[in-house]
Amino acid sequence: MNLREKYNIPKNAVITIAGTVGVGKSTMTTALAEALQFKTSFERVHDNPYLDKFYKDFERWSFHLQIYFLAERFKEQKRMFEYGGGFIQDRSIYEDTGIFAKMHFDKGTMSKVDYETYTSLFEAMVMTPYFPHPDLLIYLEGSLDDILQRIQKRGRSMEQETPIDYWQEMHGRYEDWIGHFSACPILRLNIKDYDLQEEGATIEPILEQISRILNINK
Ligand SMILES: Nc1ncnc2c1ncn2[C@@H]1O[C@H](COP(=O)(O)OP(=O)(O)O)[C@@H](O)[C@H]1O
Ligand SMILES: Nc1ncnc2c1ncn2[C@H]1C[C@H](O)[C@@H](COP(=O)(O)O)O1
Repeated sequence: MNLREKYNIPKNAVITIAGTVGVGKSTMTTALAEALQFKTSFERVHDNPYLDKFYKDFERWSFHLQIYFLAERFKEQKRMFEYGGGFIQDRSIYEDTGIFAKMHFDKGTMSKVDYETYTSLFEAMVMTPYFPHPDLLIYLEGSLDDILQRIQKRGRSMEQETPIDYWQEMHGRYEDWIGHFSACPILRLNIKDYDLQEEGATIEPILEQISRILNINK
């Protein structure tokens, strides 16, 4: 019996991983997909045509970048459901508007008209009865210090050159955002409570928690 069967996790489940930059979403995506023999849906960072420019000039590029992410994630959402599920997704579509676009609007690095255009498009595409929401959102959380260390360790220069205030603001906003999130069930995991990179680490306690939530919500 494989781990998916052992924990009675439906083979068509779609699980999305949320959390601030550097918290460990991609690492969790890879580990869960491997354990469950699921497919993955990763964010495109290296070939994103706006991301580098955005970090150099938020005001100039924030609208372009949000439209790009919305298009990419919407296509991914469609792909996952066309396949019939069985996916782990690295970052949810909900964070684009609830965290990033809102933060840039509030901070004055996205204009009101751009923000309104973006949110009306997002709502028309995503907040409709036709949009297939994931079965579970796993929310990864941790202390700002631990997350900053991980951003340093990963070493993307555009992120390292960004002032700490940016990460601090984002970190604070996530707590409020998850407190109001209701599009699908949530599993909260604190990075202090697991370590997927430790020698001999097991993901089974996490599978057990996923199973409990998915089977309650059947
Ligand atoms: N459990 C862990 N312990 C220590 N470092 C970790 C752990 N999980 C991830 N990391 C490291 O933290 C950095 C960011 O992880 P990543 O999965 O890329 O985050 P995200 O996708 O959320 O931005 C990477 O260098 C990764 O190797
Ligand atoms: N919607 C977004 N707006 C601005 N920046 C974003 C958005 N989504 C992702 N990003 C950035 C943040 C990171 O620099 C990279 C990848 O995110 P990660 O959390 O490391 O997977 O893209």
